[in-house]
Amino acid sequence: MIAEEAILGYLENHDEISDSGQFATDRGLDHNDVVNVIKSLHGFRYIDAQDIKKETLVLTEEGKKYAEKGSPEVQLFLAVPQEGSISKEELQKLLDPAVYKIGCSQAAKNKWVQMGNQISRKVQHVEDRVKDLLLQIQDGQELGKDDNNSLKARKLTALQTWKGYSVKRGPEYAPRRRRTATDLTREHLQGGDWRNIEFKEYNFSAKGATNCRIGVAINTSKCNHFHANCNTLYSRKRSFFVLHGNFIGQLILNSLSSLLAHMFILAIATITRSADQVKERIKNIFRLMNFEEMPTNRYVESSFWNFDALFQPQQHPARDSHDTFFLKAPATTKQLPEDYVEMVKRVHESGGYGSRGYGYEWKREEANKNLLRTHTTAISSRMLYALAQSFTPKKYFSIDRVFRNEAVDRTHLAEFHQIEGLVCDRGLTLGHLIGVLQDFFSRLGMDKLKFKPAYNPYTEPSMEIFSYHEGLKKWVEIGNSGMFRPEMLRPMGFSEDVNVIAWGLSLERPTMILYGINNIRDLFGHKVDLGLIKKNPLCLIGIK
Ligand SMILES: N[C@@H](Cc1ccccc1)C(=O)O
Repeated sequence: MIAEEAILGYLENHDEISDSGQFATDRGLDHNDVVNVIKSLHGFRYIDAQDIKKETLVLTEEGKKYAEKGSPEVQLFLAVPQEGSISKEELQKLLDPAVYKIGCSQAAKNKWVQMGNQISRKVQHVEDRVKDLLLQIQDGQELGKDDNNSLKARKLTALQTWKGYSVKRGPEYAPRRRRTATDLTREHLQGGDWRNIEFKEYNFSAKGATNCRIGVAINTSKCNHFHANCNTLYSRKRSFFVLHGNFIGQLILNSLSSLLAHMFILAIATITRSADQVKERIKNIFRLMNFEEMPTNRYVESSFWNFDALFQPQQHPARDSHDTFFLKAPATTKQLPEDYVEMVKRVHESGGYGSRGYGYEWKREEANKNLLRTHTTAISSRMLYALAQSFTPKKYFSIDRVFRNEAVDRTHLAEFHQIEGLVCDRGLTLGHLIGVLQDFFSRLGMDKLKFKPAYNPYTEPSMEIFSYHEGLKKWVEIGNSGMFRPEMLRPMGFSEDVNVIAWGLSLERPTMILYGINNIRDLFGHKVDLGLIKKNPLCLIGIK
């Protein structure tokens, strides 16, 4: 709340927040909180936010050690007695091996010590300039070019990419968030404040449990006992009628005219059924192509299956909280297959199977973190691990919801559906992948496809898939694909001759292309365009 008030309040008198990081620091706010508020306000169009990226200089692990304990040359100098000398062996015992080695060469270069079998001081006093410089960097101060270069050459500093936003007032800007209501109550009507209240958008993604038909909700008004979403959908519908046609609203509210209520039930039921039908259509395409459906029954996944098993390094930007929703409770997973975890750790750290790995220290704590799965490839990694335990050729698919901490705009949502397909067999090639994709998309009515080389941590080669959008008159990226890397497959237990070709795409993008929709928010979330939905219920394809 504090961050939200600060941002909206500031924009009341200023045109722009040029740097969210500086804004947060000046007010003692946590930048992550500020970023989350920016994303949310941007989604509701209170503000317009533009990404900014900056390279900042930070200390490496080695740099941090010297900032605390002093540079190796000074540590070495101080270990040499003021008078007389010390033998190499003795000195070596006093210091950490790396400090000794670097200290010797730097102290000799600075002409501070006389090297030989015996080492002695050449000067009385030295200053730890390296430590001072490192502390200045930690303090956020700028250094001169020469100093920067020398610290960089010694690998004591490194550039880190920092992500933030610049922010301006958006089309729906207001100095405070408007009060929103889910239900239109008798009090609103009596007091007349229904005129000023903003009602929350319809939640078309709400779907009751199978024992809770919308009809039941409307006829009994008791659906909240079964499923809160149904109740919400019901009350939103009421609000809609009142706001969009006072007369009809009065009818429904006062007498609950059963005729109108039933017409509405029918309309909603048709829309929901059509959505399921279209999803079913895609499932059928997969089934006709002999693919089996993978179980998609979890939104919460561990970082391990979502990232580590896929050979995605632990420092990868997708794994930071600006991109991924991490869980607060339960924050970590309890169960991972220990032997396999060990193999994954090894391949990240030092490679194997012809790979050099990433050469960093892999941390179990990172892998244990729970998150909302960011792609359905997390499901594929679990399935493939199980398949590797007793291999037979398989074709799998899944269609379900995934989550990314994205700023919502015309082509991005924070929550969307992914379709994923994979084929696991001996001797597969990129040609097979292209063939399968062309077959799949042409069955969907999309023949205009283009492929572009891409990079994914888990596939090599990788290809982005583009399809032509007639409405936008341009090529739109609809998916991503590739051949899973040996670094992913071999630790699972697959033999060298087994390949996996795979692709993932959002359900919403092809839908936009097929139905000529220009703004993804017309489909889901933000402003649902009822006209569009009425005209073409099939466009609800992406909504459960
Ligand atoms: N997981 C990728 C899609 C993908 C799946 C399988 C192979 C390659 C890419 C994504 O989310 O964009």
